[in-house]
Amino acid sequence: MKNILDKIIEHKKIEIARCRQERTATELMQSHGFERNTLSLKSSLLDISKTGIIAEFKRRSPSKGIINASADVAKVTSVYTQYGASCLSVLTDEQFFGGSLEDLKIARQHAIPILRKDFMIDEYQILEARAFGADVILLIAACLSPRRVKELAAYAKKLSLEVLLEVHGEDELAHVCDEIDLVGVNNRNLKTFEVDIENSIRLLNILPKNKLAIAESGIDNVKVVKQLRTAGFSGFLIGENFMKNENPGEAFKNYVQQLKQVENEN
Ligand SMILES: O=C(O)c1ccccc1NCC(=O)[C@H](O)[C@H](O)COP(=O)(O)O
Repeated sequence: MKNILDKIIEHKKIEIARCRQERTATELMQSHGFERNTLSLKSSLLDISKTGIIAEFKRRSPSKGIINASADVAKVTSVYTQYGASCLSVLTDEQFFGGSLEDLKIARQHAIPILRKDFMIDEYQILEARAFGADVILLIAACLSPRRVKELAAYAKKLSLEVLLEVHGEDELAHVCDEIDLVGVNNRNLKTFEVDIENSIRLLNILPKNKLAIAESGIDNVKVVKQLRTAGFSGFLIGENFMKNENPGEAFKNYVQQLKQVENEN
């Protein structure tokens, strides 16, 4: 039986074919997005005046259904940026997450690194990411062979984009290659939706030491961020915990305040 990841990838292939008909690769390369200099997520995560949080904008998800249908991408990402996010993560998948490249373009008005959060399987999507204002792309090991990760990551680097490789288990560490900038450990099993923060802690010691480590998914309590940072993680990808509130920006602002408090405690 097909799992959700299989279904997403199956749909992605159809979507990419449709998008190619609507906008050619050459047209993407000639767009204004290609004229801007990209921002570095790695540098932003090393900037200690920021929180290390990669704050996500997503309206719905396969595991949770509708999270926040009416959230305004411009307003939410503005508050995320103002109150210390190290990066924005913008879901661009429409079918399963209710996002769009238009959301990415709107978020681009802020001077902060942006991750295009999607299911990247084709060079064409990397061109789209660059054209619509992303600085970083996500490659999910569970969707790609190690060879394909290397090819797509090399292509992204040629376009001055950084690459975050997402793994869930130790078997996927074989996908890490020189072209990858950061490794994210997803606490959510994308096939079963089970979330376990211990997954990040468990994998940390065997992650390559020359790549910044990001903990992803299921992070709510600020004490978990403190625990993960102390353990060695440099970034924390958090979506639902903010987006499930009527005012996600306000939720982010309060969270950052609480995080500062717990991180100042011994
Ligand atoms: O969230 C899902 O249901 C999901 C299902 C299938 C593939 C990916 C999925 N989520 C993407 C993510 O990994 C999260 O949006 C991201 O890590 C933030 O997680 P959270 O803080 O738990 O919203």
